[in-house]
Amino acid sequence: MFVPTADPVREPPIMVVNTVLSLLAVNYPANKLACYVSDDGCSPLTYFSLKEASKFAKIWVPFCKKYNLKVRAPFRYFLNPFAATEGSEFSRDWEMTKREYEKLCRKVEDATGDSHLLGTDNELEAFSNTKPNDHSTIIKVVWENKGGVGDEKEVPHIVYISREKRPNYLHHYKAGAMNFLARVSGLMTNAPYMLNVDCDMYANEADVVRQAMCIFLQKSQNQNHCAFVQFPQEFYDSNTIKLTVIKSYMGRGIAGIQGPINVGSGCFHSRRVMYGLSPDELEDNGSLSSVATRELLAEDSLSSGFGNSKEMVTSVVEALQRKPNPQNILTNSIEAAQEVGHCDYESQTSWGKTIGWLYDSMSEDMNTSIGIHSRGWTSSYIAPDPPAFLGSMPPGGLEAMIQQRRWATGSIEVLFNKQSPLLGLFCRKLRFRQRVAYLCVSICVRSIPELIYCLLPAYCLLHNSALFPKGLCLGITMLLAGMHCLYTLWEFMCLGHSIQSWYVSQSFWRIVATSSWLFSIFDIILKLLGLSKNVFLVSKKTMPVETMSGSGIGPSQREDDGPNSGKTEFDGSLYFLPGTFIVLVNLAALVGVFVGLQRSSYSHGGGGSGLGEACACILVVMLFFPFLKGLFAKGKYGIPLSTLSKAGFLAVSFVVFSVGN
Ligand SMILES: O=c1ccn([C@@H]2O[C@H](COP(=O)(O)OP(=O)(O)O[C@H]3O[C@H](CO)[C@@H](O)[C@H](O)[C@H]3O)[C@@H](O)[C@H]2O)c(=O)[nH]1
Ligand SMILES: [Mn+2]
Repeated sequence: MFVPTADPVREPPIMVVNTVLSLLAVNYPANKLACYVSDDGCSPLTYFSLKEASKFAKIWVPFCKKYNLKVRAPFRYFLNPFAATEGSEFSRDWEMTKREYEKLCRKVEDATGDSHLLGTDNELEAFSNTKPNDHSTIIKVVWENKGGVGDEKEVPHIVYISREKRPNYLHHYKAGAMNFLARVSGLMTNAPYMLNVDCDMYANEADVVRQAMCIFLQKSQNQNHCAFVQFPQEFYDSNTIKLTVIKSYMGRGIAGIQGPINVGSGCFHSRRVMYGLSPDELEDNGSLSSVATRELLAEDSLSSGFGNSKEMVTSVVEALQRKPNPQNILTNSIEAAQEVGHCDYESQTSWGKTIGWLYDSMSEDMNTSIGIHSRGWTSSYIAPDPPAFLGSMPPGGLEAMIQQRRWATGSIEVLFNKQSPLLGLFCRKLRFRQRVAYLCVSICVRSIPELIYCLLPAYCLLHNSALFPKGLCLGITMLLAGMHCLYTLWEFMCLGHSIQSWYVSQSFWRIVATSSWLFSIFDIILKLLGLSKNVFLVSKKTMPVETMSGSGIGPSQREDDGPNSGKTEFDGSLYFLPGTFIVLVNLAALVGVFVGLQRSSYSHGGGGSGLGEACACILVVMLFFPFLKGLFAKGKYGIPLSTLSKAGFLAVSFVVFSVGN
């Protein structure tokens, strides 16, 4: 079980340990599980929190199993009201566990404020004089399960790792961390399946591992080889209806072709597949074919593929041959694990190219997914109710824009890298419809036409030219546009969402398309010109405030939390420039009509603009309504003067250009 984290400020350690605790407590023999936490932030606080959590785990895990709890992330569990008779055994256990959890929270909180409280342990020595981007590899076995048998009270292994980082070295962000996790876990426990969750995505279903194993074991009986089992990403905070709807239709549809796309979290991978195996290298019973044995297990190809560590190569051979793992003593592997964490361990190897999580895109999840499907594997989708994993999502505003920009940059990179679904025309193993599905998902390049469509009505109105065709063509256009609107609305309503949430979602996608997605195109151009490198900025994650008296509902899924809630926060960042510009231009065009700046004939007969163009302008303004509100609001909800003046300058230029043309 892999949990990557990268920044103790944007990803609070108490959240990371909640995810870890939820994984440690799943219904599965503890001696068959291990939890590895990769810390790209190299933070002593994260390590300290994990160590404290490992102590609490010895109370938490037995408590969860004894009472067969449904929710096994403590923060979430204690949001629910206490429901038992006073004085019962359960109530005593509950009180004690809650007290211990509160103690854990307090310790982490205190240590956050005061680094002296982290302790003067020798153990923390490894963190002295380190910087997040400049330090050597740190490997700590936080807790080793020596029980041997799958006792209910046992806690699985917990290992903290932080790979070496040096300035001037490419670290490949999450994908690099995942590959290091794969190597260290290969050396220490070498389990045939690996679960990957983002550090905020706690397990919300205690049987999740069993569910995934069912699929793997069932699929290995037939030719329909399953490379990974993906659970949908669901969120406990903010308004994610717009994503849920896409997932419900597109996600499930794609799952029916060659299998769901890997979304980076909530995914169980087969280790052998991540080590580059293809289905045609297997016999019917799942063992390596004789050709594959000869080719894959040749010593030269192993060390050029997996790197120079002998221990690593041995563990890879064992994994590929599906040899059962003897129970190792974890601490014996620390030295070998340090070696595979060196900055240059991967150079001249196939890590990130054909092995492990692939590097040539910011969206390592989709990229890796295409690599796997292109080899002919299928994948499986399970969407249990309640969801198997729940995480945090930026609520909107700047954070959402940054995340969308990263996703868009990543998906454009996928379009143009060497295993692009565009080139996939020649790869028969990536099925045609699956390829189309990948193309649909990476459709962010449509930001340019979207921007043009947002400006065209204003241009036509100012220039006094007609936007819409006439006669039959107009009818057909209106019919198609109307059908599309009604269809998307119907999709929302079928899932029980309101018309308002449909409108909020339409507005969100227009805003994102004309800012984040647009900027991602610039990112790619700058990268191609060698002028800048893309950076993975970790999304800020929040945990709901604990209300012990809570109603049990927890954080609400309010529909008005989106960009149209009137709560959009603005700052001077460039992300808000395109939206402000679009609103100003459209307002200027509308005002122009009313004050008679141009000789609008209000008829299509004259070939000039008219009511249709004015309505289109109003529609655009409505879609960018948060910006309209921002023009008049004050404080953080108002658009700052710097953005306003830049947008104003652009808008005036646009008006002059349109009128004068
Ligand atoms: O240098 C890095 C950067 C990120 N992460 C981890 O990667 C995960 C995902 O990062 P997050 O900021 O939460 O990104 P999201 O946009 O929310 O994540 C989605 O999109 C990413 C690709 O853009 C995928 O990697 C994720 O799995 C997917 O959930 C987190 O656990 C981070 O700690 C690292 O370990 N190292
Ligand atoms: Mn996330």
